[in-house]
Amino acid sequence: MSQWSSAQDEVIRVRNLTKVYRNGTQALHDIDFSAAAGETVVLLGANGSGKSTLQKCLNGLVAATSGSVNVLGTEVTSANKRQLTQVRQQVGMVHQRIHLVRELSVLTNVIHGGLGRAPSPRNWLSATAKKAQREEALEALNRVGMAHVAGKRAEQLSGGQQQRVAIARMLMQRPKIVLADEPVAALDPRAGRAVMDMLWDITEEHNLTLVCTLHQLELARDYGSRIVALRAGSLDIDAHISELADHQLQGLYTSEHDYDQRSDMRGAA
Ligand SMILES: Nc1ncnc2c1ncn2[C@@H]1O[C@H](COP(=O)(O)OP(=O)(O)OP(=O)(O)O)[C@@H](O)[C@H]1O
Repeated sequence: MSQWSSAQDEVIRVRNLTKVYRNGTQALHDIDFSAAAGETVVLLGANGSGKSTLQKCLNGLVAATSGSVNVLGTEVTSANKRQLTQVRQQVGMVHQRIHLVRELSVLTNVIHGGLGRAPSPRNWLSATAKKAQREEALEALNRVGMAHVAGKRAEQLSGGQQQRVAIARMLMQRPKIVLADEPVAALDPRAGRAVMDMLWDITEEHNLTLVCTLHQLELARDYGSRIVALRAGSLDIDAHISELADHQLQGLYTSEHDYDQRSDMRGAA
């Protein structure tokens, strides 16, 4: 069990997770990791250390090679299609590359965020059924300070504005867990901080579990309480930020080269 959570309140529980891609790349090796409801975890590690693979294993976008991945009480590694859909409905995602439908309005993009929980997606999008969804979407846009651009086409917004809209769309999903993969990597420092502030506040307000990959150590220091770091596919650090010296964090990026290590691991697999 993790030092961070009791078994009762864990919403993510990963045990002995290993992922070897078909081409032989060992992306994850024997990872143990848990997170509790409402907890914020910053995921660090050099390029190729396995952060995205770990996030994708959590919602079954990538199938584990071995080990156990339990999310919100469902064993993702053995889940059937229906169970997997249910898990994915409760796991919101925020990406570095913002996937809004460029030619649709901001409001419609946000309404689409709720499709996963609609009993009938067609009704969800029909003109008559839209009032409640419109109101909820406007509320979500209001929360991220973007209600004033609801009628604009998504492609007319700046990157920072688009990321806020993507967060509103994710809110529309009413998730319990948020996986954010370098959510501010494409934004300038000021816009990046504004988005981070928003993401942090929103996950706290809704008691969401946030697993957020970052590459900027200063952001990790400012926003992360718990740091989980991967090195060449293995868990290297799981500690409170206050317990970590700068050189430990910098060492994640400056010591041995990840890819070299992975070649060694591949040879041993
Ligand atoms: N679909 C795939 N097929 C084969 N290898 C893959 C695949 N996806 C990722 N990898 C490899 O798995 C390893 C881990 O990749 P992953 O994207 O999880 O790392 P990361 O820490 O998220 O990297 P980055 O910081 O660059 O996003 C890398 O060596 C990568 O090349």
